[in-house]
Amino acid sequence: MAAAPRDVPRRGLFIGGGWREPSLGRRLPVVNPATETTIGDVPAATAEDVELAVAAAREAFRRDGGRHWSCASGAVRAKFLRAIAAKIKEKKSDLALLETLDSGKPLDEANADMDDVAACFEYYADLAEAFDGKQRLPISLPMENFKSYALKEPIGVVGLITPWNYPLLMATWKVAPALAAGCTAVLKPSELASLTCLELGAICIEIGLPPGVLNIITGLGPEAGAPLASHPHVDKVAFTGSTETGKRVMTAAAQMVKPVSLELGGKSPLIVFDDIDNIDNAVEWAMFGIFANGGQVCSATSRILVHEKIAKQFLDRLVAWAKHIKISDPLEEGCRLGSVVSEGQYEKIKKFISTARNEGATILYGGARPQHLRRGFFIEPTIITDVSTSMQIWREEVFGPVVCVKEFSTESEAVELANDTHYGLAGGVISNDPEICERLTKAIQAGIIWINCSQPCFVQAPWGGNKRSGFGRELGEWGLDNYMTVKQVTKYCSDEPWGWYQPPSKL
Ligand SMILES: NC(=O)c1ccc[n+]([C@@H]2O[C@H](COP(=O)([O-])OP(=O)(O)OC[C@H]3O[C@@H](n4cnc5c(N)ncnc54)[C@H](O)[C@@H]3O)[C@@H](O)[C@H]2O)c1
Ligand SMILES: C[N+](C)(C)CCCC=O
Repeated sequence: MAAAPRDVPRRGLFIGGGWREPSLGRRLPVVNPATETTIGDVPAATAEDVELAVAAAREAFRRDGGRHWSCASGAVRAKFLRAIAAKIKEKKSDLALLETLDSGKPLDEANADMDDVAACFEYYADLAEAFDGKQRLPISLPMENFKSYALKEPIGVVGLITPWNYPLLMATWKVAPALAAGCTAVLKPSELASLTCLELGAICIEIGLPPGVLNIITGLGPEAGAPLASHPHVDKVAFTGSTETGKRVMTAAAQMVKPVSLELGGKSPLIVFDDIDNIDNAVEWAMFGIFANGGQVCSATSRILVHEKIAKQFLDRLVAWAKHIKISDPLEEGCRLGSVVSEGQYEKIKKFISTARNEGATILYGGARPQHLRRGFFIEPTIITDVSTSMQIWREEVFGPVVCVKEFSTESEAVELANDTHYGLAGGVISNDPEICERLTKAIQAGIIWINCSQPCFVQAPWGGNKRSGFGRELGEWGLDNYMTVKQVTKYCSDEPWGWYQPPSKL
């Protein structure tokens, strides 16, 4: 049974531990993409609000000399992170429902996202605690009259700018490590899906997070994101989104030599070899790699390369499985493909499909609105063949349930095709031969390699890309380092004079 939609809470901007109306009083409508109805609105922050949010974060960073947050022990911060995780678990079904209403993703996926959100806060609570014991580790030096150690310190006030595809999860991948590190933060979620991020503000109030430690400002990219990225009192910007916006963020930050980390787009390959025992297992991973979350996944394996010997069989099975996907209102039980996030995204995906057709590719399956769904931004799972490497569908990120499939005959051809992209986020290999898997793990130019699967993601393991997919790593211990700066501390431990200069005459 579908869950009954609830009222969408009306929230302000979350600044300094409380709600504030946006300075210009403007709000943005929230549209449920599965029904095309307006279900609420969110505040539209502008530069004036960014000013207030950054000031609140700065004040929280310095309050009482940092004793209560930035210089407090990791154990102190861990308590707050665990309290947030507990609240996420308690409110899981409400949050998942809001996420689905806001983004169109199947409710089962939104529920899994909330589990991941809670797990991420818990994981960084553990790291914050463990961190206390790892500080000031001595560095071995070649001179015994000096002692040295490295002190890791929070980088300061951080600006966190996030996308709409996993709204609360992508925010959490930044908020949890930033807070664990002792930073204070201003989060700017995507204007296309901000509801659950605002609910995180409500949770911060409930658990008594010190005011200003986390501030959440919703609004448009150029109006709220741009002033945050260029703000002189923001010490670092962590951005997830498109490569085009990533370039703008990096340009703005460069003016102040401000560090950035960028998690950007992808056009990841999945290479299927002919030595596999079970073609359906491969097909299911291929499906998960492109149709989960409606293909709106940065790491989606949107280019399948299949060995020519099994290509026909693989494609037949892929189409058969794709026909079986339940496409429905995302609140319906068993839904596996909901709507895409917005009308704009829907139109963009349809344009990609028509351009592929016009360029000579074959739409083997899908490519249109499902006939049984008259409203909502739904697109069938779409499989495209007869693709050449100059086509747009091969080169550009669609961010929808659209996969292109190409055959290869040799391993080296597969590697060349896999790397024939400006992106470098992820890649997958499906083969029974461990040596092939090992060789391709090294040969594929990407930050994440999946072997005999696609898309599994664990908070303990590093996440991020190369090439135009960005740089820096989230998750795991690498995620914490994103929000730390390293200070070298060196002490002279001898009573002897240094002896470089001659002392002045005592006469
Ligand atoms: N690598 C990853 O881990 C990862 C994860 C999720 C999504 N993504 C990528 O995100 C993209 C989809 O997300 P999107 O459409 O929300 O991306 P987007 O670039 O349009 O927006 C991302 C965020 O940037 C803000 N923004 C827009 N213009 C800005 C500006 N001038 N200055 C500062 N901020 C600005 C937006 O408001 C939003 O909050 C895809 O390309 C996808 O691959 C990457
Ligand atoms: C691994 N997940 C959960 C699919 C998240 C991917 C993040 C990028 O879109």
